[in-house]
Amino acid sequence: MSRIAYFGPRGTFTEQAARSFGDAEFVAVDTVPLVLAAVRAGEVDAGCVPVENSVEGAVTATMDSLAEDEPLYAVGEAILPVRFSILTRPGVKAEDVKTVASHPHALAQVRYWVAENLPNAVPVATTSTASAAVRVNEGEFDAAVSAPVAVMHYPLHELATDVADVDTAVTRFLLLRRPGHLPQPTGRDRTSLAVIIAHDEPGSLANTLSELALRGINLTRIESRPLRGQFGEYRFYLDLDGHIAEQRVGDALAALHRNSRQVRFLGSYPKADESTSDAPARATDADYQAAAEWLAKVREGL
Ligand SMILES: O=C(O)C(=O)Cc1ccccc1
Repeated sequence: MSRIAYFGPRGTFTEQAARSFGDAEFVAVDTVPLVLAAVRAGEVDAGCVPVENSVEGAVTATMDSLAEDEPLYAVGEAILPVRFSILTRPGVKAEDVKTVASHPHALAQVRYWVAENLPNAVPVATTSTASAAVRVNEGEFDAAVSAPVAVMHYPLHELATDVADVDTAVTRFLLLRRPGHLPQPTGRDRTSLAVIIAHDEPGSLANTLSELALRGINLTRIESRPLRGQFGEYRFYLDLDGHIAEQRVGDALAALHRNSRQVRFLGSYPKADESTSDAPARATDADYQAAAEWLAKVREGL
């Protein structure tokens, strides 16, 4: 049975996401970098980590490691709705809560609720939502902002459930493997890249995006992160519809490789939402094939 490491301990949102990929032996690991290190070291077959949240944005520990450390490729994604339970030791009332602990992304998603309902509480960052529950159970903090499943693992009381400042918040998770396991195209795929474009050249970002637009490729996400140590220089993370096995996507990536300082492929994998990644008219593999056949003939002087 395959072994999947997830950002734990038990009872995180990431555990739920990891379990959505099917049956496996699941191994809880305390931080995102340690999950990715376990995959790189071959201690597990795959690792599941959060990558972005619809309210708070990128999970930078994931993005930085995928772009900078030994390559790993995404082979799947999961998108989970995120609503929280507020857990305390039994008997603790809202007015007694002086510290409310959680992962920074979770604290950011209940800021207004906490201000209104736990007026005496100071927020404290922990490595994960479940580690906050562990530390509340140990008496270190008064309340944890946790995934609803956490109450099954720790003997805590639900002070409130279904808590979220934004009702529709979701988090996207990636399943990552060492290179060599490219999933087959499904027609509903996403490709992720990290690109360092030419620095200080007018239009270089526009040129990069044009390579995608010209081939009818739908960009679903673009984010920049600073290149550490080089102030004013950035790496762009791109998510686009389509699979690297498709002509238009392969062609676009080859063009980015020619025109950029660095392109790192981060994976082509099935999308978790219902949308398709169909090529638009005149950009299907059949269109590319027909054009290549025409060119070959012309070049032969026919
Ligand atoms: O700490 C967790 O439970 C995680 O899996 C990370 C996280 C934190 C907040 C919202 C979604 C995921």
